[in-house]
Amino acid sequence: GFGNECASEDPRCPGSLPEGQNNPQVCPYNLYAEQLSGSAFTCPRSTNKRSWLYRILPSVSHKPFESIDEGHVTHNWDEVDPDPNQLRWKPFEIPKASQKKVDFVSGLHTLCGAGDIKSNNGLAIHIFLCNTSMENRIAHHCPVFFCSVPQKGNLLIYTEFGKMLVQPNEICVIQRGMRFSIDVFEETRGYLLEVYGVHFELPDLGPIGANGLANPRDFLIPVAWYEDRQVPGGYTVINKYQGKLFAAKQDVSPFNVVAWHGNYTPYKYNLKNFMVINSVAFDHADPSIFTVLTAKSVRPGVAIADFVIFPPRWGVADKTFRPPYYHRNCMSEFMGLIRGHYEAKQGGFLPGGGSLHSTMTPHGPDADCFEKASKAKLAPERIADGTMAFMFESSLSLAVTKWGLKASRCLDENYYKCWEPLKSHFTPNSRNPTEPN
Ligand SMILES: O=C(O)Cc1cc(O)ccc1O
Ligand SMILES: [Fe+2]
Repeated sequence: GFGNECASEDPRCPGSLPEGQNNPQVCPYNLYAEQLSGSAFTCPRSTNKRSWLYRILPSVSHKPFESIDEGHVTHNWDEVDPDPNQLRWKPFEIPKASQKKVDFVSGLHTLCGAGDIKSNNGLAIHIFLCNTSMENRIAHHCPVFFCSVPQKGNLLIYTEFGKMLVQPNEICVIQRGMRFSIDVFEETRGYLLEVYGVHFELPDLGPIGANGLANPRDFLIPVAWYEDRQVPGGYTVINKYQGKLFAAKQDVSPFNVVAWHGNYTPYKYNLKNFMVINSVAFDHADPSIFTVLTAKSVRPGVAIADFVIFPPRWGVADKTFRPPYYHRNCMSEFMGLIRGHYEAKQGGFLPGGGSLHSTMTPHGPDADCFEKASKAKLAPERIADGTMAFMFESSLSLAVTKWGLKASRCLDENYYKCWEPLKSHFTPNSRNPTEPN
C-alpha cells in the first residue's frame, strides 16, 4: 500500500528485524543497522520518510568515488536556444545489441527539463534505450526521485529493499538515494521522470470521496532479499551527484540487506488498476482527473510534476466535442505513448515517441481528428481500448537538450503540418452550427 509502514525479512534469516528498537548494541545475525532518510529528520509526521536497513556491511564500505563519462545525461538547460514550437519525436531508436551493448545507465538520454538540482527544485525527463543488463553495476540517484515507465521490454529491478519486475503498463518509483540495478531481456525502451527534492504523492480526491483514481492498496512494495557473493573485479556503484556521474568500487554486493522496515521504499503500480472518473453528461473534463501521482511545489495546487494517464474508458458525453480541446497551458506538457494510439492524433504520435508542448505553446487535436469528432454520432463509445498514453505535466518551462533537438535524430520536423489543414467553418450569417451527420 502507498506510503505504508512496512517490515520485511528475507525468509532465509527469520528474526533478522530487531524487535522493539532500531539500534540494538548487536543486531540479530550480526548485521549492521543503517537508516536511509528520505525527508529531513524534523519533517512533520505526515511527510516524514525513513527506513531502517539491516545489512551485511554498511553502504559506506566502498572505495572513493571518481568522476565518469556522463554519456547523454545532462542537467544543463542552456545547451540550445529556447524553442517555443510544438515538438514531437518519432519512436526513439533502441541500439541493436549486436552492434553495441548498452545498459540502463549508459542508455539514459536526457530529453528536457528545468530547474536546479543543487537547490532541489526542478525535474528532468530522460528516455532510456538499452539492450543489456547492468551486470554488477549499481546506480543511485542522489538528489532525485524517479518514476520509470517502461514502454518496450520488462525491467527486473534489484533494489536494497528487494526485487521488482516492472512491465510495460506498470510504473515504478525508486526514491532518492536508493541503489538499484536493472536487468533487461530484449531491446528495451522507456520514459523516466526525475523530480528533484519532492516526493510523489497520491492526489487529494476532494469531492470524489475516499476512493478512486489510483487506490493506495494497489501500490506494491518489494520483499527483503539479499545476496552475499563476491564478483571478479567487484561491484561498481554509480552515483548521480549534483547532476554528474561518479563511480566507486566495492567488494560486497550493495544488495546485502537482510531485513528492513520503514515507510521510505521503492514501489510499483499497474496502470490497469486506475479507477477512471470522467464526464457522464456533457463537456470534456480537464485531464487532472487522470492524475496518478503528483510531486507538489510549495504553491497550493501547482505541481513540479504530475503523472497523468489517458486510460481505456467509456466516452459518453452528449452534445460535446469529445477529444481534447484546443488549448494553451501555463503548465508544460510532455506526452509519451506506451501502446496503442492517442485520441487527439491519428498518426505521427507513436508508441515509444513523445511530444512536448511547453508553457503556453498552442496545441490540440490534428485536423483529421477535429473533422471526424465534430461530425461523429455521440453514441457511448470505448476510448483508447488497449492503449495507454501519459503526460508528465509541470509548472516549469521545460528546455530541450542537444540530444533531444539533434542527436536523437527523432525530432519530427513536420509536426506543425498536422494542424495546417484546419480551416475556418465560420458562418457569419447563421448562428446555428452545422448539424452533425
Ligand atoms: O494536450 C493533450 O493532448 C493533453 C490533454 C488532454 C486533454 O484531454 C485535455 C487537455 C490536455 O492538455
Ligand atoms: Fe495539452
